[in-house]
Amino acid sequence: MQVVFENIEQSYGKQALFRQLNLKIPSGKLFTLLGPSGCGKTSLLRMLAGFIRPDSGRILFGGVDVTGVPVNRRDVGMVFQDYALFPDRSILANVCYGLAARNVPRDQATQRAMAMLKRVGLESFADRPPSALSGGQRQRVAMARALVIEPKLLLLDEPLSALDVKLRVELRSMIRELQIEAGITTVFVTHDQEEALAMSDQIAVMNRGCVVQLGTPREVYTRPCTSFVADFVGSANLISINQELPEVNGLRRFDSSAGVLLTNSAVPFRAGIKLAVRSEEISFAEADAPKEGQVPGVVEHVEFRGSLTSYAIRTPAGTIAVASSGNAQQRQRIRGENVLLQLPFDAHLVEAT
Ligand SMILES: Nc1ncnc2c1ncn2[C@@H]1O[C@H](COP(=O)(O)OP(=O)(O)OP(=O)(O)O)[C@@H](O)[C@H]1O
Repeated sequence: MQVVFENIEQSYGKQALFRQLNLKIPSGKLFTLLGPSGCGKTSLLRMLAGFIRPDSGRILFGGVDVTGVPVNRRDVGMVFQDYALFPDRSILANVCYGLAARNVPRDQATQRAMAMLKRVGLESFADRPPSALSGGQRQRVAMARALVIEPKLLLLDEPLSALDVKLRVELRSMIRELQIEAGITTVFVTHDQEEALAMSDQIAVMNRGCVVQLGTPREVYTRPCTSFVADFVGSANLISINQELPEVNGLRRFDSSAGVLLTNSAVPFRAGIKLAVRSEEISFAEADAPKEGQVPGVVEHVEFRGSLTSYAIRTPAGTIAVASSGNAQQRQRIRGENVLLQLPFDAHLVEAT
């Protein structure tokens, strides 16, 4: 079922949050609203659930206007950060709850709930109260409870935020598998870019009530349209550019405080534009003097992180982060060492925001 936000306007007091917001969420996909705290992602999710009615505009589910339809008649499954399970009911009763509310006969409800608990690996926990389960297990129950009613739309509000890193990675793949199996249109809210990249079919990157970029995880990561997106999704290095210089050998050349930078990006030059360079795309060059496209610097900080080593390099263009793979050929640089950074030729030019 396709979901549409049409000309949404919403203010809190005198503060306008959404102005003419339009957004289409494709049927059967996992669609992520990604952005910093306060950008409006939870407000959009709550509008889909029916907890908030926009000041104006419409919300369409499969072409049908549901703007005025109350929560309990929207056919939406929800999973929250804090699990929101009934503490005084068993796991089975928690999962059966939505089915009972829809007047599904008790036997059938129990059967469906048990099948769902089995799917999330918790059938042997059916009689326990939520307090006897770990955080990760409770969130599995919350997923089972949301999906058992076979909703038309699944809403996930930062469902992994309360869990530790290892569990988050485990649960996010389970959530994604369940979503694909059910083929259910899903809207996922997160401020965690890694989670968004790992799980989504499409990402809407939001800032201050606006969708600033819409695309697949790969598009948003490799072709960010603004410096905000480049920095928020994957924290790119943003290097200021002074002016464009004549092209050489098909590569565009730009003057910067770190010397001449090269790129094949097609984005037109404008005042304030920046070169967005991912830390993992920068390598160390072995040369005495910088050539065009290389930036000299001094190693300020080194962190060994197992699969990669991350460096902070002080350069005339500010501090540049470099992530070097743990590959044995790569010599580890040391604090205080003079280095030469080789920037990639396909670094992207982004609008300043
Ligand atoms: N009921 C409310 N009354 C007044 N202001 C509100 C209300 N709900 C949200 N806001 C404001 O609207 C803005 C967007 O809030 P929202 O919760 O949608 O953002 P968010 O991106 O989900 O942030 P977070 O991740 O912190 O929840 C914030 O500035 C918030 O303070």
